[in-house]
Amino acid sequence: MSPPVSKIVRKVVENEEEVIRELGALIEKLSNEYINERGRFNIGLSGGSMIKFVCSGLPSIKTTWEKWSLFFCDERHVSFTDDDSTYRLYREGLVGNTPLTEEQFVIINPDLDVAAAAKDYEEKLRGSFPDSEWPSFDLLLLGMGPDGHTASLFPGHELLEEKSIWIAAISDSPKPPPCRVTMTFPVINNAKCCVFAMAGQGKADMVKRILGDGEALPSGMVKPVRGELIWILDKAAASKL
Ligand SMILES: O=C(O)[C@H](O)[C@@H](O)[C@H](O)[C@H](O)COP(=O)(O)O
Repeated sequence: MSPPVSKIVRKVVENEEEVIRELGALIEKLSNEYINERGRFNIGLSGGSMIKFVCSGLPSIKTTWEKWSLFFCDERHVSFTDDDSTYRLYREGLVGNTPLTEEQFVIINPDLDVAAAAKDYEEKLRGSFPDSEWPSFDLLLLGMGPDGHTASLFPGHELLEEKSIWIAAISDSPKPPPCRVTMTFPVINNAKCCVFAMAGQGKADMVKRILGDGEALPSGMVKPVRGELIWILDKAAASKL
């Protein structure tokens, strides 16, 4: 029997502030569930506006912070002093504003070339998920780009078909910067919970295409095989559904 198709939960809230609150509440709930169950919480972070959502919402949640490990669904292949570094922005937003420490982030090695950095990051993940054919993150936080991409998986890109590695390198990202490392779909779809969070009218057309029309753009290919899929949208982003 094929694995159950994940149910898509849509949470439409009033505005961006409510998206932040809803996302924070979900992260708090899941972190406490998994920490109680297994003593650990493994979360994957995305860049873009997700950074603001997470850094605004996390400081007020109640969790056992020292049990967290924070990974990256994708990361730009730039130095950690670069304005484009997703890790840098999360570090600045969370270390100091929450009890999280830099050591709890599992980060890329930007000093390697992008192909080697992807391999190195995969090895780091294998160290965190030993004896696993595929890692199963407790929660992956995903954004959706204007072209329907998610993580650094872009429409029409060959990486959409990548089925054998956990972390891939891309050097022709249509969204700058061009070089990144990214989780592949087998990893994303092996998560216990995938959450998209977005706000604003600028997302409405693509939301309609993916959630309304079922277009198989990358964000629409996120279908956790055994996990939950949640879309948190404000009314503007959901306005064309
Ligand atoms: O680092 C990145 O660029 C991302 O991980 C990327 O996938 C992002 O999540 C989307 O582009 C949505 O970005 P916005 O939410 O800012 O539109």
